[in-house]
Amino acid sequence: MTAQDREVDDSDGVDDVLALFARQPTATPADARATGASTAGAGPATDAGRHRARASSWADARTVAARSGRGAPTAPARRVPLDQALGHVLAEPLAALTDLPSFDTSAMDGWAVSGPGPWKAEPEQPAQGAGGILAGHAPAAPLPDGTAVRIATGARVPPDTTAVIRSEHARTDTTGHLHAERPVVHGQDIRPRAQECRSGDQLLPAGAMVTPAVLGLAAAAGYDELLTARRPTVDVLVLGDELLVRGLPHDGLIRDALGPMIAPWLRALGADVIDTRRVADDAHALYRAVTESDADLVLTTGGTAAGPVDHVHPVLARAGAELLVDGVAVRPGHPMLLARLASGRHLVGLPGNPLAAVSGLLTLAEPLLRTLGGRASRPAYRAPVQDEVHGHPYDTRLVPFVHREGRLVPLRYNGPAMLRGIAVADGLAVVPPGGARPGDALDVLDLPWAARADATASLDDGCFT
Ligand SMILES: Nc1nc2c(c(=O)[nH]1)N[C@H]1C(S)=C(S)[C@@H](COP(=O)(O)OP(=O)(O)OC[C@H]3O[C@@H](n4cnc5c(N)ncnc54)[C@H](O)[C@@H]3O)O[C@H]1N2
Ligand code: MOO
Repeated sequence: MTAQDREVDDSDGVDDVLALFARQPTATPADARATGASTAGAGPATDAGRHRARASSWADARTVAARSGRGAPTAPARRVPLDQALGHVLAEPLAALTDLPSFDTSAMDGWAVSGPGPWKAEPEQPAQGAGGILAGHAPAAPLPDGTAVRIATGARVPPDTTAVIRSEHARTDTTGHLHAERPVVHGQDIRPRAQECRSGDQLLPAGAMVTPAVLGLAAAAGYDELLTARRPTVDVLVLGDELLVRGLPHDGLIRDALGPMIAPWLRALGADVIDTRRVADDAHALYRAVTESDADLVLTTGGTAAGPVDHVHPVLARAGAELLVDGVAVRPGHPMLLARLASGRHLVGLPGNPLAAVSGLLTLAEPLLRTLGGRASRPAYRAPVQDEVHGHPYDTRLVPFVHREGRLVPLRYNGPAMLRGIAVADGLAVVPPGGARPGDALDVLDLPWAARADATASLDDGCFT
């Protein structure tokens, strides 16, 4: 058993899905076609050749999608109370409204002392309460040299305090003097005013996403409300007469996997989903749904290819839409498209195959929504891949992976119609045409909810009290 096998045996459902490309049964030519993998001697067939002629490269498609959001009509930023700001994006930098801490603070329960010891332990003053100086109380009088007073964590240290001694490191004798049981360093266990920031310091740039930690930081820095960009709105239209919304597949009908998945995924990408609607395979119904929507983005699933009921292209033509991206050289998901509607709003057409739809979501919808919502891009990063990954001869591949010991481990079940890989993935690895060999560094698209396992941020300011 390899180290990798052991690691996944006790894991979270990833084990069956872990790549181990070497262990997969030899791909048949049909498998290779389905995954876009290279087959010996395969050249562009007529249809594929035509598609490729107008398809954008994967990188260009993302750039076009991000840029096309810039000129789009957007609602002005608005102030929202902290308790409603989670998941919104800052429309202005978060500048501290106060020093933090805003006064010299005791980091520990113990004694504030002034000068060298031993110290005369001050009797508790009525104004200080029974525990000495407590957090949240008014400023104490200066501490005379040679004296000590009880102090609580978070309390304001009196002027002229030179150190705080933790209760467990001090003892009082019968004469009422306090003795330190360890050497006392000047300033120890005092958090000086403005240690973390000064009033006016920029804590976060505009474009930062409001996370639970950002809410806490904003509150600590004095904010009651935040100026946030408006979240772009999306109408999701799920096409396909073969789709069931409950129960088991039967008689050629299958469950709609995209209806339940797309809206929450869009919310994680910073959008407000107005509605997810099923639309019959009927060009008129689709035309009405597209043209009557007043969402910033209409997102369709299915119907992007050239089948008899694939209505997206004809409907866009009839609606006078401009195709900004019409097919992308990426597997899965190559029939994805991006259009600007006559209203100036956008439409993203995701292919119906579920993993192809995820590919379209991250290739076109994510950069577009990022720009529409004023969200800063996350720094791109690359990581070495553990196993060999087959490449498509011409197209980029997006392959679900998990992070393991600093490497990207590609997952099985990465076919266009499969969600079993992506369901346990940390992200999608970007495999260039021609494929990747073990150790090659690949670009990574993280999933919004997956933590980056190999975070390299340094803890350089080391302040632990
Ligand atoms: N002649 C060609 N046919 C196809 C091509 C091509 O280049 N030439 N491309 C194939 C690829 S690749 C994809 S991807 C699909 C894209 O098809 P559409 O976007 O038109 O999607 P549909 O035909 O409606 O559906 C495809 C597939 O996905 C299933 N599906 C659709 N919606 C859902 C859903 N909500 N939940 C689960 N599964 C869904 C649908 O039943 C089909 O099996 O076109 C290929 N064909
Ligand atoms: O290969 Mo399609 O683009 O199934 O996704």
